Amino acid sequence: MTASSTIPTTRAVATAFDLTTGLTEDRASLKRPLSAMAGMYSDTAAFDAQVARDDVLSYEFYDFDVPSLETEVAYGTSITYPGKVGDEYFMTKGHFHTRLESAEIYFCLSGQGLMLMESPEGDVQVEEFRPGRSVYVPGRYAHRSVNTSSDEPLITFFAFPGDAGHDYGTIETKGFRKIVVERDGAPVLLDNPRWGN
Ligand SMILES: O=P(O)(O)OC[C@H]1O[C@H](O)[C@H](O)[C@@H](O)[C@@H]1O
Ligand SMILES: [Fe+2]
Repeated sequence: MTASSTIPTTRAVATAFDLTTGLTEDRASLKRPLSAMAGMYSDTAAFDAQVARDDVLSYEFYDFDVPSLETEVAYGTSITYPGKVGDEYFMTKGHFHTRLESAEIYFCLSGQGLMLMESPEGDVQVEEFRPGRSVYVPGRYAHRSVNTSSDEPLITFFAFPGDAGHDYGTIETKGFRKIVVERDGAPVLLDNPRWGN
């Protein structure tokens, strides 16, 4: 996703975005329909049925400038829509950074949800997203945003080192160790029954 270049960005960049929706008309977003999440949700039958019925937009995000040098800062907004596959809330794919040690900062603009994080050694950390709350994702932790609201999109602003890169491979093959599902109207964290498979 990040364009690689050895030429630093030398011009100032400004992007106006809506503080509630995270949307901007200045750029095009990258869109992830539910079908782009094949293999990510634990209830595969519910996933297949839902994609066949209506392949809704599950999340989208903007990279406001895509710098790619270690001295630069990549940033943008991310919009995860409300919804569930079976009992499991809509979420982003999630990734490690290619340069594993790279950290990332998120700031929740609206909605509610969780940031699910795990290290390669299996340490799991979870932080709550609510408006006005920032979440620091430490280096070495894979991270996934989960929208736990029944009706509101989860909107975050994020920033990370320009050369961090996105490594999806591990998550695509093994998944996260935990899943976030609804039980009696509230989110709970469960062991992912399909982890590692
Ligand atoms: O890359 P995904 O796991 O699909 O998540 C989508 C996007 O979400 C976040 O906002 C990150 O900061 C972006 O770098 C990321 O690409
Ligand atoms: Fe990231």
